Amino acid sequence: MKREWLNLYFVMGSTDCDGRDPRVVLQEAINGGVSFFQFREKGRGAKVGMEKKKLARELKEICKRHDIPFIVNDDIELALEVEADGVHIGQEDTPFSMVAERLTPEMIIGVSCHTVEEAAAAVDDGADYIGVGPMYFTTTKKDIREVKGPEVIREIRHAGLTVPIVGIGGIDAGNALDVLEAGADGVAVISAISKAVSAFEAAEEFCRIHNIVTK
Ligand SMILES: Cc1ncc(COP(=O)(O)OP(=O)(O)O)c(N)n1
Ligand SMILES: Cc1ncsc1CCOP(=O)(O)O
Ligand SMILES: [Mg+2]
Repeated sequence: MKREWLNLYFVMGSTDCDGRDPRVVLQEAINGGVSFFQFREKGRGAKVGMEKKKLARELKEICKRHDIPFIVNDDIELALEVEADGVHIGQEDTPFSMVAERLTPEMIIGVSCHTVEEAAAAVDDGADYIGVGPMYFTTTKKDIREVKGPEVIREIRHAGLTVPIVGIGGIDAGNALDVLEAGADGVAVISAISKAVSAFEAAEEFCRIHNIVTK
């Protein structure tokens, strides 16, 4: 996978959009510069079954029109059915080896990590990228682990791991630079884009911040 795909990773499902149409929110966010997308349909009121599949297909179509990889959170069967570009799994989800067995070799597998040990194990397994967090406190995910801040990304880099990394959890325009300066390739964001007055402007602002570290 291309490391720069992780520059601005938008993670979202219908319950994250404050009642707005997730297709419109995604389109606006892509117009603002999102480079990678994860469909994470979770929480109270989340769509299931055919409705979930329909939304997945619609969001995937939007991503495809803009050459943005479409990743499915947790749901391996859905990823296969809608021909997603990959899946994202956490430490409590289906084990990496089982996921890899089900997917085609070109599909991307991202893994959530909270420590250097988990990051090293994910690299050994063959993860294409890792999501490290929660960087900061967030109310978006209820079952979060301990908040460790960007320091854990610095530790993962100091351990010599060059795997593509995104920081996730409570990231906004005010703290994204700290995450990038700790060694992340990009930031993964839900509410700071999905609940923004303008998803377009929010995404643009994250891109401006990313440009500070790459220039
Ligand atoms: C990019 C990215 N990083 C971490 C996560 C969290 O995954 P997980 O721990 O499995 O929690 P859920 O998102 O499934 O609730 C993620 N989704 N994306
Ligand atoms: C999915 C996930 N994994 C760790 S924190 C988190 C939620 C991120 O949401 P937000 O960007 O709104 O804090
Ligand atoms: Mg998960």
